Amino acid sequence: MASQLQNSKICFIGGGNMAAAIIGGLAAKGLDKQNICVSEPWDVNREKMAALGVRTTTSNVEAGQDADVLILAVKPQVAKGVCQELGASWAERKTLPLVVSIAAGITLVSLIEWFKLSDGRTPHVVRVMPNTPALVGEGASGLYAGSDVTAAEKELVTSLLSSFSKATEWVDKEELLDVVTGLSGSGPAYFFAMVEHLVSSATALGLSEEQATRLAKQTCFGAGKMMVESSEDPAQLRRNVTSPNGTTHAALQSFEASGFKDIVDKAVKAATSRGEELGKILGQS
Ligand SMILES: NC(=O)C1=CN([C@@H]2O[C@H](COP(=O)(O)OP(=O)(O)OC[C@H]3O[C@@H](n4cnc5c(N)ncnc54)[C@H](OP(=O)(O)O)[C@@H]3O)[C@@H](O)[C@H]2O)C=CC1
Ligand SMILES: O=C(O)[C@@H]1CCC=N1
Repeated sequence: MASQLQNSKICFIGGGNMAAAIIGGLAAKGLDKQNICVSEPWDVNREKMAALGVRTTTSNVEAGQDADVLILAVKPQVAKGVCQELGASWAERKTLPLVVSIAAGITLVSLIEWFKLSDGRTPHVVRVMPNTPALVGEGASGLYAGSDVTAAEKELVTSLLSSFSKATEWVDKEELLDVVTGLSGSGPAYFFAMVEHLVSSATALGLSEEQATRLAKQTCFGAGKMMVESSEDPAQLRRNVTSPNGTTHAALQSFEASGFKDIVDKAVKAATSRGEELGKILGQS
């Protein structure tokens, strides 16, 4: 891990699912947990964070006061108030922290406006869309930064993200982050839902739920590992399983007859549009 990151004080505002996933990934890479502080109002989540070995507080201002990197990990709906509270507390700071926002949909323009100090200064902000497999060091993240963010800051954020993401993709247009959200941000849930359906189908056909769950999970994991490790693309890997007029062919035909591609297209578009919508609604509020 880059030494710049190793020496940075990192603060999380919001200690929920995503903060836990990212901290799990950072800790696994050996980042000093005493350099991590989490501000979280809810006792249950705060105790979970404390159990990870990081410092905790209920005060966003306290968590943010000496942070080099501030990760905004609250729900989009509360982001505005949090940013305004933090910005107002930095009047005496000479150097502002680098802000990394993981809030879905919330645009750079909104974030910068909300953080703006009374003297007009604004922090540099990078938007990131990670996903929960960060918890097991297998995250996939998209990133976007405005033109004020320096190459060194981008390098620091890439290094931070790489500690829990295997795919770290900078996009060159901010709106593409909504597409990343519809693909990989929300994506883990699509695969979990697929496994839930596979288990219930196989259970209805007579397998025990326990056996069906073990087989479905390992199938998902095995297919994922093959996709990452094989030199063949997903289409070829699919063809390799599909014997002419065999069982897989029957299943894939059934998928297609039910409009599989259309179902996936609509779902990814729905998530992408919801990201755009959140940005518009909450940006105006
Ligand atoms: N979950 C995911 O897979 C992904 C989520 N994201 C984004 O990450 C962000 C966090 O999501 P997620 O971790 O799932 O959400 P969670 O609700 O699990 O975590 C957010 C945490 O912030 C706390 N919180 C609420 N208000 C404040 C406040 N004013 N100051 C400090 N903390 C506060 C919440 O406490 P309380 O429960 O008491 O409200 C909660 O514990 C969202 O913006 C989401 O869009 C991005 C990528 C993937
Ligand atoms: O569902 C959500 O809004 C967040 C963003 C991506 C994953 N979870």
